Amino acid sequence: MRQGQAVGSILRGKFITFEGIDGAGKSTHIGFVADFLAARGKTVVSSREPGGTPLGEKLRELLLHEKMHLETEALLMFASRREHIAQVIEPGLVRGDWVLSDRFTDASFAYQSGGRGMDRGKMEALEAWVHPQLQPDLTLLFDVPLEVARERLDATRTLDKFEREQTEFFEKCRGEYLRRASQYPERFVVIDSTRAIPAIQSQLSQVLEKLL
Ligand SMILES: Nc1ncnc2c1ncn2[C@@H]1O[C@H](COP(=O)(O)OP(=O)(O)O)[C@@H](O)[C@H]1O
Ligand SMILES: Cc1cn([C@H]2C[C@H](O)[C@@H](COP(=O)(O)OP(=O)(O)O)O2)c(=O)[nH]c1=O
Repeated sequence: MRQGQAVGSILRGKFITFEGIDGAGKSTHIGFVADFLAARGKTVVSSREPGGTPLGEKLRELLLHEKMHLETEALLMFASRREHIAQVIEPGLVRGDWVLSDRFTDASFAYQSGGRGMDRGKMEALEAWVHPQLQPDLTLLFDVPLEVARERLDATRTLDKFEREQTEFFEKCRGEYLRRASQYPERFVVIDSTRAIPAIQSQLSQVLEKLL
């Protein structure tokens, strides 16, 4: 698996993904990371999945609001991802930009395999097919107990299809995220997201300094 270079041409930038169950704090910290990197002279591209391209955003609408077969859901997540890699991630990395993505393939493992129970072998086959060499240089996993995430979500927004799932679903998502983190310790940093925002930002600064 690539970390750093390859994929046909030289990828000079860095790819950082933000993961965690809904309400864990990803969106809160993406802006901070983007500003931190921009202040150090990096060109930053911030994006998200599902979505990140015009086609991907249309798929996102369907994914967040329509009921569908589990494997259809997984395939559409990867269709959105394929387009995102082609249109945004690889061109950005080739230019030397730092590409930040609010979720990537670890979310499919967490939600479709962990949460919904799709066969992990099929998920691994999709990952190997859609991005055989590309992997994030850094994955920030914002980790919180379910109750904390739920409390934060309830306070702020109208819930989509995934966010309306029950506690047991999110327990399984969180478990699968933590399993992926122990499988790929070289790229994952698990952030204790129960702490106050300034404490988390201080840890993020230290982690990012090492990547510069
Ligand atoms: N460390 C934190 N302490 C307290 N509240 C937080 C913290 N991180 C995020 N929040 C709040 O929790 C809510 C959900 O955070 P958000 O970043 O949108 O989560 P996510 O993008 O992971 O779903 C927001 O209202 C945000 O302001
Ligand atoms: C990328 C991805 C997201 N998802 C889900 C997780 C989220 O509940 C939802 C949308 O993600 P997200 O952008 O984090 O939602 P929000 O903008 O409300 O914070 O899509 C999957 O189930 N599989 C995937 O592969």
